[in-house]
Amino acid sequence: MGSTLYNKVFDLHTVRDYGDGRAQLFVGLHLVHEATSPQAFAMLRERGLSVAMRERNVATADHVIPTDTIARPFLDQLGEDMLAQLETNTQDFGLRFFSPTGGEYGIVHVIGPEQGLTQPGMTIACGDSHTSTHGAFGAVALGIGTSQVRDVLATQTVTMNRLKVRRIQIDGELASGVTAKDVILHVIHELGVVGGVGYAYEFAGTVIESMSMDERMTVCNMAVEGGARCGYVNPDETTFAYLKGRPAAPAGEAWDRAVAWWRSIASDADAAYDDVVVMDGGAIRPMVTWGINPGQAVPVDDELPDPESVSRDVADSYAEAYAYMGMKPGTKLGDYPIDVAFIGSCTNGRLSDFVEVSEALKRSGARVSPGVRALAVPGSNAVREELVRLGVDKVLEEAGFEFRLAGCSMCLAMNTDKLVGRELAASSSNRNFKGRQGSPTGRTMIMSPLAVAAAAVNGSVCDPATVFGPAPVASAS
Ligand SMILES: CC(C)[C@H](C(=O)O)[C@@H](O)C(=O)O
Ligand code: SF4
Repeated sequence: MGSTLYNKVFDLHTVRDYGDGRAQLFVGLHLVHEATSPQAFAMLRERGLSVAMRERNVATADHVIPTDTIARPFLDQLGEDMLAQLETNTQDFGLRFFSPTGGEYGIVHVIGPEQGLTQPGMTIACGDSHTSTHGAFGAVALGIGTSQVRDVLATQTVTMNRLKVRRIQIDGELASGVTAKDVILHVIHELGVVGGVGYAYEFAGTVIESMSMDERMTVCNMAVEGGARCGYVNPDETTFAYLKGRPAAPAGEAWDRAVAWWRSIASDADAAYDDVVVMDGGAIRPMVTWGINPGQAVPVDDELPDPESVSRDVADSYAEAYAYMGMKPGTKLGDYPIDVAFIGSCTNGRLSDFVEVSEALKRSGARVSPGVRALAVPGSNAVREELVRLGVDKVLEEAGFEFRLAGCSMCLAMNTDKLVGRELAASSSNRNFKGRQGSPTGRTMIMSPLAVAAAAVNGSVCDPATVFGPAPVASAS
């Protein structure tokens, strides 16, 4: 019986097996950001420790970066302090820092892949739950807490439980206009927000295999929203083509050796899984969340679910969600006008996300509805520069979007981009928790970037096809 990528990578990186399901794992790449690292560095200082393997640690600033100007000092004092600390810490401990002034900065889960730092077969850790994103390359990528950030800095290892592996096989072909975001919202809706607890999710099947790397990253990014600590896709030609020529990717003879090794760590055809779930990709429709966790989602034109039709526990969570969102069972999301449209985040702030939206806007000549504030926030400065080179910034601005500087922006609002009061947002991010976008009463609906753009134009949620027409065959996303 063969093995899975997860178990192969776990075994190959085990430095010590505690014999109780836990192992001390070598961490190939540690990504550091300003929000979860200050205390970890402070703990190193307290104990007089240095960073064990500096070259395997890379830092960036993303959560607190303003998206209107990065002139210092930032207006937001907390953000200014956090960035200043990261500057001092990376300098004192000798770590590479993709700084806002250096031009290579961006959301940690966007720049790792962009730089070619994220590679198949690696163990990757970061003090951030959406580290699962990097699994799109066939890495075992784990979100860790601040005390583990300290451990990795000091030892380049981290203690982890071995997870079970669930293969989520999505067969068939997506219908026109259905995106990677809809796929993962569908998976979470089907399996639940805690359904993946204790598991690594292996995403497979023809739908996943035919996705671009940007799309695979969208899927793996939200594995953690389904409860799985990590999600991954077995590396293939799409993975290799993406990595080739990236700054940190192997080159020359080392490239060929790397590709051979990357192929070898993919799950074997006869691998044993702890669980297998098969889904029909053709049945997936554009999905939008209506509630306060990412599993509370419906196909875009469906009526909101009836609490009477579900179990008592679920009905209670529905009641809480309906009260918070100010929505009613039996209505449709299109009945509720939106105030804000946000395209960005580590889920959907990549080049193809904005290109797809700009093509749809150009094709239709559609404009943002008056009264809707629409933000387009690239996931990294490199994405931003490429969008400017392609003229996408102009298309977005002419349609009524604010085209802003790179960062996490309104995904979590640890900066000046925030909802106000009870504003309702259509958002391409990954979390719709209460107060998530900066206002304690603000409301978030998660959807694909295309659906956000359609909602911005329409003034309320709708099937993107009604605004933009059917998606052209070549522009899959
Ligand atoms: C700030 C950080 C710890 C957090 C995370 O872990 O995901 C953030 O990125 C988020 O998206 O909520
Ligand atoms: S974009 Fe959002 S989800 Fe991603 S790291 Fe930033 S705050 Fe977290």
